[in-house]
Amino acid sequence: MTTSSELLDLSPVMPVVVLDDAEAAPDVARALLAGGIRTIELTLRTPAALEAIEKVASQVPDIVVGAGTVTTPEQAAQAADAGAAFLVTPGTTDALLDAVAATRLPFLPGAATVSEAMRLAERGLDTLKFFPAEASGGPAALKAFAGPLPHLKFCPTGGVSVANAPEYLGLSNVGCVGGSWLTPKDAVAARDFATIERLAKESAALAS
Ligand SMILES: O=C(O)C(=O)C[C@H](O)[C@H](O)COP(=O)(O)O
Repeated sequence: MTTSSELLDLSPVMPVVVLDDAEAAPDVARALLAGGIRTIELTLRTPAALEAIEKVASQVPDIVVGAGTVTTPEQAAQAADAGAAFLVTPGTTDALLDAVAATRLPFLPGAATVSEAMRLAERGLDTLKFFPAEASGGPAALKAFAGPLPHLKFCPTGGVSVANAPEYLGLSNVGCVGGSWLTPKDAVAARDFATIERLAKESAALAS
């Protein structure tokens, strides 16, 4: 996997995962893989996240592990050092863009408006995260983006579920959707990997 656009082609759903315990990370990744999902975005929302990325990168080589919720230049560098294969940000600033570019990793920068998307396109970025998707107009908004900006591809995230994912996945400018529903907090806490695998299987079967 070398480009952001190839990243979107790996699975119809990018699981957005929050882990409090890095020890659980490899088993969560294996459950997703067993369900047919080939990417995992581990969010830098918890102190365990960097160690979780390290563990998945070294112990589960068949899944492509990235870092999500990258909001500072320091986090971009730390995630790359931990072994992240791609980076995802909820929004973008110039400092963050420079730091991410320095890692040379595939990157999904967050954008919620046409102007934000155009600004990123000016920087050579054509594969973006649409966040927060549902709150920013949902599929109707993204469909409208495709008129003036047909060359941009999106991974809508934020309020996406197995129920509304097909509506996004049917759009010409959507490569995959992102969501936290594959790894519910209680299932992760209970080490209920069977539930995670079942949700992954259901998500992997969505047509992209
Ligand atoms: O953490 C980040 O970097 C974000 O941008 C937010 C996450 O992508 C969403 O919180 C996932 O949304 P849900 O699937 O609705 O839970």
